[in-house]
Amino acid sequence: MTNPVTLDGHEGAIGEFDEKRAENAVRELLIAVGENPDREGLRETPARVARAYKEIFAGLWQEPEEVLTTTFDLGHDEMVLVKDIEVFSTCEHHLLPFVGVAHVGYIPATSGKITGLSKLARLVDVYARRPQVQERLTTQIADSLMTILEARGVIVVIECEHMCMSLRGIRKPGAKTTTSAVRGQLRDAATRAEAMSLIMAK
Ligand SMILES: Nc1nc2c(ncn2[C@@H]2O[C@H](COP(=O)(O)OP(=O)(O)OP(=O)(O)O)[C@@H](O)[C@H]2O)c(=O)[nH]1
Ligand SMILES: [Zn+2]
Repeated sequence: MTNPVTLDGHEGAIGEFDEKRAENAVRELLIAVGENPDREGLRETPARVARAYKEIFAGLWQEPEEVLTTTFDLGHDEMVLVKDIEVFSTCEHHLLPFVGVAHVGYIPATSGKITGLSKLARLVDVYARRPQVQERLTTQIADSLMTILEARGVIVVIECEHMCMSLRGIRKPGAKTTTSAVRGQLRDAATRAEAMSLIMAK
């Protein structure tokens, strides 16, 4: 996999994931914080962390088109909404997790082209598994549904807690950030209100 990602303002992948380099960097980090990377418990840690980073940033090597492949022409032209899709992403400022849920809704193209429901969750993962900010994650999901599915409207609402705000710095555990992106026909006040009431309903 060597396709660099260059989507909307994202720096993208600039090379293959270099496991050895990541491992060396983690070893250096352990030394920098005053640890001994050669002690029993830490000996395998750099390699483990490198593998973990490869996984949490796997989205850098995926394109949204790869996951929105399964489409059906059902002639369905009403809104489709998937709620409470688990989000696990990494804030690009501190490389700490932000976690929460995404709600993704769209009004299919006039052709009735829809995608598999699980593909919406896969799409969230493609963009979440990159160094991110929540706002960009939200707009990237919305924009790719508009362009790839040719949706007539899209709404994406994401609610997350940022570990960089909980564990360090301001230390406010429990604070939730909500971001939304609304496109096309979902900008219409009545349609948007209907979508929001479905999203807010427990
Ligand atoms: N808008 C936005 N900000 C984020 C996101 N994730 C983290 N941040 C913020 O990024 C900012 C980085 O601020 P800096 O002043 O450069 O870094 P810092 O000194 O570590 O900031 P503090 O977190 O306030 O201690 C912080 O305010 C974070 O809360 C995100 O997804 N979206
Ligand atoms: Zn952060």
